[in-house]
Amino acid sequence: MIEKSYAKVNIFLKIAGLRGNYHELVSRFVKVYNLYDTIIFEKSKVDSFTVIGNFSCTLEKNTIYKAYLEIKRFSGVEEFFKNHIVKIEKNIPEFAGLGGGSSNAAVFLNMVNNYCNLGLNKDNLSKIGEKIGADVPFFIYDYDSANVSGIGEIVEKFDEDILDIEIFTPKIECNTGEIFKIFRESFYKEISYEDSKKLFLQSSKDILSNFDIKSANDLYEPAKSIYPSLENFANKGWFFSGSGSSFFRINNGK
Ligand SMILES: C[C@@](CO)(OP(=O)(O)O)[C@H](O)COP(=O)(O)OP(=O)(O)OC[C@H]1O[C@@H](n2ccc(N)nc2=O)[C@H](O)[C@@H]1O
Ligand SMILES: Nc1ncnc2c1ncn2[C@@H]1O[C@H](COP(=O)(O)OP(=O)(O)O)[C@@H](O)[C@H]1O
Repeated sequence: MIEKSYAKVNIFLKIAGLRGNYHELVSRFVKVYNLYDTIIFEKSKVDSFTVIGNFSCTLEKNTIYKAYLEIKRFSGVEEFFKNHIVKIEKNIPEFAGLGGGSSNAAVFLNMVNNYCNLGLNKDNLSKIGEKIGADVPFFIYDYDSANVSGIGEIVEKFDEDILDIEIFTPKIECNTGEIFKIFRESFYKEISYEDSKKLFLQSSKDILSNFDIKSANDLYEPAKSIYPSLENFANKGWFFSGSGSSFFRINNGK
């Protein structure tokens, strides 16, 4: 059974505070139906956990391997992956602000839960997922749109029409850690609780009709200060996803 591991965009991303070395954020995450990786568990006898796919990182750094290390304690999982390998077709660009690695980890956890009949619920799986990356819980719940807060671990379904999202990813690999660091040093600001509640009530289309690329995403200016060429792609009506480098726009009802 082939599973799709979708990309996400952040319709808006505002920083709400600090939690140790991390930033708390409030953000609308939206699933991108026209951009996904595919994941399949294929029968094959192997001596150790095996992932096959076109990645820029070693197995140890792979979010799927990190997810395996977190879930292998449950009964039957280790045995299962002595008789199956994980095959991924990567289509989501990396370092793109599209959550590719987080999406893969979440879909992997959901698949293992089903294939090995672990009986875990979404909250259990999300608790496991948040150890792997801030965006993993969003992909565990698998909503079309969600209001995300905390460090990504608070995920509330948001009901709105499915959006036709167009993405453009320039060949600039954005370093998320660097961007948060520059934000904290030179661009720090916090959205108020009242303002974040107002944003969470509005549809994604309404929000984007009142925001520009800078006001919609607190990480855009710090990202541009590190990667000035981003400005060449910031065309009217386009917005910036996560820590970048992807730009996106909504095409519904153009
Ligand atoms: C920015 C967001 C928004 O959706 O997504 P992407 O741009 O990656 O798609 C996420 O918060 C990306 O979260 P996550 O995927 O866990 O970030 P990582 O690349 O693992 O984090 C790299 C570094 O960024 C900083 N970081 C990350 C997340 C966060 N909420 N606050 C932070 O300060 C930390 O210093 C962390 O060590
Ligand atoms: N399964 C995976 N898919 C993509 N990138 C991965 C994966 N596992 C680890 N990574 C690493 O995570 C970083 C990019 O993560 P990704 O989620 O694709 O970026 P972003 O969250 O910025 O869209 C790169 O260092 C990449 O090597």
